[in-house]
Amino acid sequence: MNALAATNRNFRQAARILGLDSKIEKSLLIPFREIKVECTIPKDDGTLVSYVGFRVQHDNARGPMKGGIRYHPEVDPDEVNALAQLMTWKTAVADIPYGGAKGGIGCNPKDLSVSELERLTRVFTQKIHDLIGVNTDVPAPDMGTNAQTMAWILDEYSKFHGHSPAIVTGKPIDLGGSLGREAATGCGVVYATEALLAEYGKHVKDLTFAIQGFGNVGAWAGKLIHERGGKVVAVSDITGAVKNPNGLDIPALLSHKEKTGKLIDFAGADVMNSDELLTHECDVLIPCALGGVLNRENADNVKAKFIIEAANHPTDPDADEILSKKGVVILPDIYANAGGVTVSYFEWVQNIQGFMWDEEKVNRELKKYMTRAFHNLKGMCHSHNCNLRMGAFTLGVNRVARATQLRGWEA
Ligand SMILES: NC(=O)C1=CN([C@@H]2O[C@H](COP(=O)(O)OP(=O)(O)OC[C@H]3O[C@@H](n4cnc5c(N)ncnc54)[C@H](OP(=O)(O)O)[C@@H]3O)[C@@H](O)[C@H]2O)C=CC1
Ligand SMILES: O=C(O)CCC(=O)C(=O)O
Repeated sequence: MNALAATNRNFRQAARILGLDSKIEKSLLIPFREIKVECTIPKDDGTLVSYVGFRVQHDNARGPMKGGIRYHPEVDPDEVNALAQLMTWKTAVADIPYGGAKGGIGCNPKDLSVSELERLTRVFTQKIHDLIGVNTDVPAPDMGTNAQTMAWILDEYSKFHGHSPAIVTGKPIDLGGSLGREAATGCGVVYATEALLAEYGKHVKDLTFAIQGFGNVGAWAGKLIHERGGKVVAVSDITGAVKNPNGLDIPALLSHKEKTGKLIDFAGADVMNSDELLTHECDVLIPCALGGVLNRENADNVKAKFIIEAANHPTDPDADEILSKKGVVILPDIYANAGGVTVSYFEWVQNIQGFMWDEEKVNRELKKYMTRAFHNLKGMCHSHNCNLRMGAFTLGVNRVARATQLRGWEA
């Protein structure tokens, strides 16, 4: 089942649980606007190359649409649609005043030089600048993009609209980025994990963890788990996977990855097959890379007792069913990885106020938002006698439906 079909299925189930009016259900499913643009750039050798860029703006009932921009070869319209819809429910679960959007370009950023990436980002921004805005749609980083990408978008957008730091979040601190945003998604993942484990009388320091993906989210989650005494026993990236049953030395692994660009060849670990990462022996599995990685092919072999969805839609509906029958507890993406967009909201607020928060305040507020959202989500699970995924979906969908109804439809 593709990402959009899976996301729509979860939404419909939540709508049924809530007893949502069928007309509102239909209106919430249809995206506000779908943008598809051609982006042609000269490569460094002078030859031309064309890419397709997308921005899907899903819903704006609760505020400006918000979501990352992904550079990845597998970016396609259905996936961007699904990710945009997930952002709508995620911002509502986090209770921040935003709607949902997502964008992407179907390219492999590793095949492009820095100047080619800059040209591509600027062309994409030229094509969509009239359709985004500080109060309409605010992009941020996602897979394959980073603070530098946001700086190029800010610069290109500002040529048309005047200096606009709040047009993107996740930008460099020197351009108005927020302290704590780079770590925020991984940090939020750890706060979310602690909140869940506390329900079971468990602590990070007593448990073993396997992490798929060692980019922004995976590396920060791994570092913070290690600092809290948790044992990270396996980690993977696109080049391979490494394991150590006694726990990997994460700071040393981070500097090895920074130096070599790879995890493999790390002295303090054994190499393992990447496919085995998801079924590796551990207490807690944290997917931090692509969607759909847990599916009917591997779900039955998962050994973890807890799955924390740091990636977006890592678990397809077949796997959801198999894992829940096995008693595996899954903390859903639209809550577990909401720390990134929550600190993006703090960044946007700081830009609008023209005032900078210190990092301690950012992290304190992030913990407050993540903890409150967890209790709200659990409240929905109790009221509707449902699992954590449906607790999160009913929480998010109900808030968006209420905002939609309050705004009304009068033309
Ligand atoms: N950045 C953010 O603020 C947020 C991100 N997310 C989600 O988290 C996930 C990761 O995003 P982010 O960390 O930003 O992305 P990055 O591009 O920074 O990192 C992605 C990581 O995944 C690895 N990877 C890619 N393909 C595979 C594969 N097939 N097997 C194993 N590892 C793989 C990459 O390997 P390599 O290092 O070798 O390239 C890299 O380590 C995505 O699903 C994203 O949507 C969710 C909320 C916010
Ligand atoms: O920080 C943001 O605005 C969005 C982050 C994002 O793309 C996500 O949560 O999936």
